[in-house]
Amino acid sequence: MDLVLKNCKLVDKNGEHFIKIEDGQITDISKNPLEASQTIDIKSNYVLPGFIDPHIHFRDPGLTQKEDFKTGSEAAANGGFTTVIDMPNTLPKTNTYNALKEKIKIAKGKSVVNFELQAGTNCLEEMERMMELRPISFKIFMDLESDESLEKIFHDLSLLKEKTAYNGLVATHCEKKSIVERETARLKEKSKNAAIDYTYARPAVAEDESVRQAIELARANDLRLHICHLSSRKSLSMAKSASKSMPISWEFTPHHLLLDNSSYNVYETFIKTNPPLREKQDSVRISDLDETSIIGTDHAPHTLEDKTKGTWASSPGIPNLETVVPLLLTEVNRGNIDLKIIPKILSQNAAKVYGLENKGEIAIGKDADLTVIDLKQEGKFNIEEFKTKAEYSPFDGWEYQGLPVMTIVNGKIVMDKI
Ligand SMILES: NC(=O)N[C@@H](CC(=O)O)C(=O)O
Ligand SMILES: [Zn+2]
Ligand SMILES: [Zn+2]
Repeated sequence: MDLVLKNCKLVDKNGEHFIKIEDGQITDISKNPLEASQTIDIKSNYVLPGFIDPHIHFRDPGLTQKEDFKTGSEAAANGGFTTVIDMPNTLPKTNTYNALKEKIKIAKGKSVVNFELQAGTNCLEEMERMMELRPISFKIFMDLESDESLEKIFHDLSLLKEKTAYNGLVATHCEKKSIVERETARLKEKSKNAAIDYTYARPAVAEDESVRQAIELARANDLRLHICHLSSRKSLSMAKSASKSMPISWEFTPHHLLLDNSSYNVYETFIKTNPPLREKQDSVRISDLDETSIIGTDHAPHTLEDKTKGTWASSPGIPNLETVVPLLLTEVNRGNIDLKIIPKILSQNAAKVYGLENKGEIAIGKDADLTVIDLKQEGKFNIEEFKTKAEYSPFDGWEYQGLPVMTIVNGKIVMDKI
C-alpha cells in the first residue's frame, strides 16, 4: 500500500511538500511531486508528527462502563493522537504477567491507534516475569503507598534493572499519602464540605514532598524518573533543578495549565481530579511551557454517576483526549505559545522519554504516524460529538481556534475532517 500526501505545510520547512508513505513508513519527503496509487490533498494545512499521549486511562478490562479500548482509542484518533500509553489501574491491576498479557490482547483487538502499556509494580519475581511482555515502564501511585513500601519498590526496580532488559524508567503519581490522609481527615470534620475542599485535602505541599521523595529515591537507585501530571510550581522548580544532575522528565495536563481551583465553583465534583486543581499562585500555567515540555492528558473518564457522589466519594478524573489539541492551538493563535513547540510537547519529547524510536518526527524511515491540524478552524466544544464514553468536560462549550483534521496511524487514515 502506498500513499502520497500533497500540499503539506511543515513546521520546520518553508513551502509545501509531498510526503510519501509505503507500508506504514515515511519513504520520501519532497517539494517536487511524488507518485503513489493514492494521493490525498492536505489543502495547505500543517502536517505534524503523530501526537503521543503518555498518560491515559482506557479502563479496559474491568471498568469498561467508563471507557474501553475501542471508545478510548477512537477518542484519541478524533483528538489527533496516534499513540497512547495506558495506565495500570484497571481491574484487575496490570501488575501481573497474566493481567498484562490479557490487556495486550484486549488492546490489540480493539485499538485504532498505537498503544503502549504501563505495568503496575509488584514483587520482584512478578516484575521480572512481566518484563518478557515489554511494558513501556513501571508506574507507581505514590499517593497509595507508605514510605516503607516506596523504599522497597524503588529498590526492587533497581534490582530489576540489573537482572533484565528494563531500562530503569519509572513513572510516578506524586502526592504524599500521609499528608493527604491527615488533611482529608481534618477537612472531613467540617459539618458541610464543598467541592473545593478537595483542593485543601490534597495540598500542593503533598505533591512537593512526594516529588522530593521521588527524586531522592530515583537518584539513590539509579532510575530515570518521569513525573506524571505535575501541577505545583514548587514541584516544577524542584524537578528543573534536579534535571541538572539526573535523568528526569515530567508532564503537564491541560486542566492544570488552563484552570485553577476557582473552577470548583462552576464544575463542582466534575472537576475533581488528582492532583487537584491548585490555587492560581501555586499552579503550573501555560507560560511554563517551553520546547522541552511534555503534555500528558491524564484522560481519566468516569460515569456521570461516579462523578456526582459528593466531595469525597466522587471519582477523580477528567477526560481530555478530544479537547487538548484545540485548546493548545487556541493558545498558539492567541500568541501565548509558539507553533514550533507543538510537535515537541505533543510528540517528540514523549517519544524520546519513552524510547519510541520510530516516532516523534517526520523523517524518511520513521513510522507514518501523522496529525494534520487546521490552525484557523474555529468552533465550540460539544461533548455530544466526542467518542469518549465520558459525558462531562470542564471545556464543554468553550470556543477554540485550531483543530486536528486528520489522524494517520501507520499510514492508515483513522480520522478525516479535511
Ligand atoms: N487523575 C485522576 O484523578 N484519576 C486517575 C488516576 C490518576 O491518574 O491518579 C484515574 O484513574 O481516574
Ligand atoms: Zn495519577
Ligand atoms: Zn492518571
